[in-house]
Amino acid sequence: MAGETKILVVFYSLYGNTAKLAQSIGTGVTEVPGCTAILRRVPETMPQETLMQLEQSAAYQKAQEEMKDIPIATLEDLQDVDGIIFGSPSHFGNAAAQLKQFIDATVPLWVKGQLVGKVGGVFCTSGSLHGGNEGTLITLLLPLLHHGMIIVGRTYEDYSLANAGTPYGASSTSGPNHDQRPTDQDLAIARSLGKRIATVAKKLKG
Ligand SMILES: Cc1cc2nc3c(=O)[nH]c(=O)nc-3n(C[C@H](O)[C@H](O)[C@H](O)COP(=O)(O)O)c2cc1C
Repeated sequence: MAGETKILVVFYSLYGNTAKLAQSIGTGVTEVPGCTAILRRVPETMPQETLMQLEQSAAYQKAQEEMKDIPIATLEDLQDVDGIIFGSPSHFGNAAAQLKQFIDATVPLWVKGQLVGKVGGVFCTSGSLHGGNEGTLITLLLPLLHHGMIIVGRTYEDYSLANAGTPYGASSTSGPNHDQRPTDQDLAIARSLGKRIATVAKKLKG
């Protein structure tokens, strides 16, 4: 892992909103000299029947088309980086099962302490403002602590969090039809979270 500082941004997204935050986080990472962002999606685990219904939705189809070039994450991806930022839509007030399943499959890494000391952060999108965004972010931080990761959130230094985002991680709300994309302010906070995590990871790497 000598040389460049690598930050993995790994997420699940059905309608593309979480993917938009992921991309801004990645941009923030690359703003730190010597830091590289690696974007990955977690595998889809939805039952075929549900997936077939979703595939009728134009919004779903469009989002999947936009994300098709982002590779699917593997456990090896997690090992080879200095920081990991996990993102998910809020599904019933919690992280999507697809991301949780990916995280639950990290037991072999946990047993060997392979994520200990890596810098970690989280991001989330929800349909409504009070629909579970913060709860999802905080819940998503817990497995990172179990892995011994060093958690980094977003600070209030310029008070931009008064209007968007959270101290726990980047966030946005997508509205009842999942089509209200993250605002410029949401994206700016996501970018600064990526930059902050990359800065800390680079310093720790020494
Ligand atoms: C199965 C499911 C459960 C959801 N549960 C919630 C919820 O509890 N609270 C909420 O505000 N939005 C909820 N939503 C809406 C999504 O969180 C929201 O549209 C999100 O921004 C979608 O992100 P994506 O575009 O990355 O898929 C749910 C959506 C789905 C499909």
